Amino acid sequence: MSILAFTKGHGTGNDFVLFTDPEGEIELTPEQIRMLCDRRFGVGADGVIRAVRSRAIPEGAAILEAEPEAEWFMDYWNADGSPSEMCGNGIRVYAHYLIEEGLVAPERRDTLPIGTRAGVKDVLAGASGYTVDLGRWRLGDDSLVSARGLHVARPGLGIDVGNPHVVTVLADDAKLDGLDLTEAPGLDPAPEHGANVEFVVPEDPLLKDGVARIRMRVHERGSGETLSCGTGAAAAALAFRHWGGEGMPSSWSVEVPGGRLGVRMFPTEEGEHVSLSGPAELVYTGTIDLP
Ligand SMILES: N[C@@H](CCC[C@H](N)C(=O)O)C(=O)O
Repeated sequence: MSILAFTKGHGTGNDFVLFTDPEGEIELTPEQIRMLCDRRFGVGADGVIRAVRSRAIPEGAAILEAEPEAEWFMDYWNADGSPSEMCGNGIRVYAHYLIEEGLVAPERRDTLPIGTRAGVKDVLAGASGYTVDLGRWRLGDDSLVSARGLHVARPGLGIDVGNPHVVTVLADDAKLDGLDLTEAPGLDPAPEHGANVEFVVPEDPLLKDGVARIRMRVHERGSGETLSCGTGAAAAALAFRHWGGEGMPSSWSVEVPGGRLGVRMFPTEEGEHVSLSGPAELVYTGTIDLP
């Protein structure tokens, strides 16, 4: 048995167990991650985030060559013990954690570069939360999506924002609320590395004050249905804009069961980027015996 000191945090109800391991000495096993995330036998969370210095692990050291300022790496694990490339809610909570724990120099606190398996992401602290530049996005592989509560399989658009998503649009709120996501949606063909699956409907009216508004539910790869998924919200807004074509705005507001997230698309020299804004909360600290 060893004792792990942790902090519990969340972003719009997408919750995480965070712990600090600056020199990369604590390698949790998938069983230990599953136990930590278990809502009955452990702490309970959608994922685990290890705060580790980039130089202390090979995946982090590799990104330092190009981006030496990314001192900290977000080592993200889903509740089932599988790693993920990125987590949009998690990275805001992680930035907040690094700042609150005094792990970043004051001059870095406004724009904090964080290493992830999907590259370095800049997180900006704001008055009402954090904004992360998710970087470039791309269309991924499409699949037919089936789920309990859907009578026929629906076309899903593949979107990659560092991690893989398949987004499908439903007719109305009743269809969205009627879904049973306790079982993973079916994807045909199944993406090689799996995917997070988002179901979206437009709000009425779609456009308000120049912002397009949609509602979303998500089944996350490796975690099941969650109250929110940040990268999923970005993928959902990108998919809706793709379907809407000309005239769609670049500012989006995505309502998820755990709250509301902002998404913005903006041009850069290397191509279009997408950013995600929302709250980050640290709820409590504790210790737990790890088997
Ligand atoms: N909840 C996250 C995404 C977490 C990773 C995802 N389950 C995956 O496997 O890609 C978010 O807020 O983006």
